[in-house]
Amino acid sequence: MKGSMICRRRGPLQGAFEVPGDKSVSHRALLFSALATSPSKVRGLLAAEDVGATRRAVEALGAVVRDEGAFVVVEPPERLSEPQDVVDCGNSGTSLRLLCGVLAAVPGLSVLTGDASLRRRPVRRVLDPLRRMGAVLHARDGDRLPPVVVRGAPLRGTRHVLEVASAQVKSALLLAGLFADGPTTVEEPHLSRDHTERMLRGMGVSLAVDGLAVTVTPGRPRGGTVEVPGDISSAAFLLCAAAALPGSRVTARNVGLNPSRTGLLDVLQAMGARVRIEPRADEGEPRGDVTVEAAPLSGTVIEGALVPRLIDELPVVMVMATQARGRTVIRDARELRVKESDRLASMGEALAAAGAKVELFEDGCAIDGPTPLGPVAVRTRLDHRVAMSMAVAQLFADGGEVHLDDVACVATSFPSFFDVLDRLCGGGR
Ligand SMILES: O=C(O)C1=C[C@@H](OP(=O)(O)O)[C@@H](O)[C@H](O)C1
Ligand SMILES: C=C(OP(=O)(O)O)C(=O)O
Repeated sequence: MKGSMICRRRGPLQGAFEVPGDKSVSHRALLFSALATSPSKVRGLLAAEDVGATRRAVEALGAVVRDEGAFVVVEPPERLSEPQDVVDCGNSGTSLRLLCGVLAAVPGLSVLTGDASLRRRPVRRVLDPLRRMGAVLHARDGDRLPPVVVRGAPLRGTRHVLEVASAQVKSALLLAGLFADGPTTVEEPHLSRDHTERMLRGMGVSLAVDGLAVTVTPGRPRGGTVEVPGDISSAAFLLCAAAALPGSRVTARNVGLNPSRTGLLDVLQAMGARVRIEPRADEGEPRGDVTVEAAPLSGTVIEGALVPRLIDELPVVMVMATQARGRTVIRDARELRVKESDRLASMGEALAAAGAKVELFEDGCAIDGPTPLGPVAVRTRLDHRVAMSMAVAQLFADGGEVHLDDVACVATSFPSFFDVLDRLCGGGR
């Protein structure tokens, strides 16, 4: 999957599908296993570029990672060691930020970098609180941007109050807390995804949750088996397409249903889509099957505590909103501006060029619909979610084509996306 693509599919979408493993859970499974006192087995690990970056990073720190049938086995080293070379996190913000927390405690010098997109994404949000724990880190452009240089140092247990709900920052600090001299607490303004808390606890770490505050006691996790559910953020493209394309009905099987990630299901219901959720027995993370059937949609308001629960789904929600009657308003989503691209700008520009009625705010947007979309040429800007969202937008272009200038980025999180979409569209392009 390289270079440009002309999309000319037709709906409706019909059928059942599985999506690859959850990206957030996959990163954590590799990284936490690398810190553990005994080997771990991971089933359902996402095979995509972002997780590949975390895999190479933990190998550079001394872990051995092997594919063994349906499992990926991680053998942790006695102690993590100074990487011999610069650690390239590619396009992955999660890899870079979580690694800052771990490397802060690894003796020696580490350098973290990434692709052109990642090198434009802010890191001060992890540097400043880690420094309060005694960590020694530096970054480019006045400590704002990667590459990041880290020199391992003794860390102090510290209480942090975050201004932004960010699971990456929370996780980086909790990981640093595992190596500190006393408990570390992280309090956030709204709950961000809590995979770190659940997995560390499952691996025997002493961790207490009190409302929006999480406290970790220093110590090493023990290895175990991690079951990775399908990624609801990947399923979102197909669920949103099905909700808005008349005659569609799709089922996403075995997707993660962690409540800190299911904001999209609330929004689909609020907009009028028919949604059926069938939970399966939990294996670490909650999971189940989700069926979405098209229905006339109406606009909704997305703000406050809901936003972190669907932050990565907002680009495709913007597409869906163009097909809903009335106004959809997204607020409190300034974070979209510092993802793989400025997603408010990328999506606002692409949808407006396709004929949508979009008004952008500093922290969100308003979209009035329904509007038929027209053909458009899209710059995907190294942003997988922009590429996949605009491939969905093409389904509403009434036979018109959407030109994506670069779809290689889809391999970041969902390499089989176009195959799954083709199949649900009846194989028709
Ligand atoms: O912790 C994680 O796995 C992630 C947290 C979110 O980022 P922030 O922590 O910056 O909100 C999300 O957008 C990203 O895709 C994955
Ligand atoms: C923001 C994302 O990931 P990351 O921050 O890990 O690059 C994403 O996958 O949408």
